[in-house]
Amino acid sequence: MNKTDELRIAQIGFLVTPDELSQRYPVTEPLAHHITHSRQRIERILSGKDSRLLVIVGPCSVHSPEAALDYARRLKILHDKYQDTLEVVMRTYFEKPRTVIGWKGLISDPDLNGSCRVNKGLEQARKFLREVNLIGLPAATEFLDMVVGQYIADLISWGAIGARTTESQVHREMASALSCPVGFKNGTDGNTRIAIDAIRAARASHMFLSPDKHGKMVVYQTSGNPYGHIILRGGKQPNFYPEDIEATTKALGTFELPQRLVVDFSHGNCQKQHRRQLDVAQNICQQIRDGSTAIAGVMAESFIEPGHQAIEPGKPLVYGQSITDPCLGWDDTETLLAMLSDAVKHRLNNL
Ligand SMILES: O=C[C@H](O)[C@H](O)COP(=O)(O)O
Ligand SMILES: C=C(OP(=O)(O)O)C(=O)O
Repeated sequence: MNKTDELRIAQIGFLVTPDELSQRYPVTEPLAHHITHSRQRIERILSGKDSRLLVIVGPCSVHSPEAALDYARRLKILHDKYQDTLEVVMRTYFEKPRTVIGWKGLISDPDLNGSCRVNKGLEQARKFLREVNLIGLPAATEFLDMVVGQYIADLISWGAIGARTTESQVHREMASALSCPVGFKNGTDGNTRIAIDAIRAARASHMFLSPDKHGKMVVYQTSGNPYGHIILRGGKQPNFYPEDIEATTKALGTFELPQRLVVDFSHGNCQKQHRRQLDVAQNICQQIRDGSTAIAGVMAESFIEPGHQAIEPGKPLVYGQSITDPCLGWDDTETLLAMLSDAVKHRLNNL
């Protein structure tokens, strides 16, 4: 018989189920306590009940769990040091949306060579996330694939929908189901309206189709996520200036949404020049000092070594340096968090 589907499938492989992986790497009672309380602290900041600043910081992507855990241990020291002013959450990004093509993250290609050993990638990501939470840090990630969340979402305290997918209906449906607060980036061209529409869509109840934890196809009805918020990441132009923040809060107000937002120092706001994140941070610190109550959180891309590197066959990678977007190095990260904490101290003293 003439086959009429799967004509362009080169290979099919079996995947471990989410349930099997979570039995291997369980969320124990102390971990569940840490994650639940981290999410609640983030929710309080987003709803303006806590005037500290949410700071989502870490590598653009995790490619070496060893180096990223080294980073996590350093970050935990700063997390504790600044806990009166900052809620520090580590970026633990395993899925990368590409403008065209490129390495798509640890889950799809853990060996960084196109071999795409997804079972290994899923296991490494879950194991790594467990370790980050055991260190005592809350974890943040971007949810890109519609199924991957089933393997890791119980270990995530803050989620993002990226600039390339904020307008997508299925991503909004997924966000409406997630148990953590979810930030929506503005579009890559700078369109903020799509993120506001996404917040509104994700607050509603939806039906969506997905495999369950045992790999069986089910239809979920969601109850809606009340903790959606916009992330200003810049576009053709940066959008972190006071006038951008004012325009965005006004638009949020039109829809009776909380007038609180997150500013991404990286991406379109630093035009992918990593040290410019510090300039953006300086501007945001001034806005906080000047009394802005709209800035609930910030995001920065940082790792151990500054900049980024290309994957070249046969050439060893520099330890602790990004293989996707350029990141601030560790010294600049320390400076950044000290700066943010100082500005927030000022805001707290003036309440
Ligand atoms: O944050 C990461 C990148 O900005 C995003 O994945 C797009 O990367 P690319 O333009 O290099 O594909
Ligand atoms: C891909 C990312 O950002 P954006 O969606 O804003 O490009 C990211 O934060 O890793």
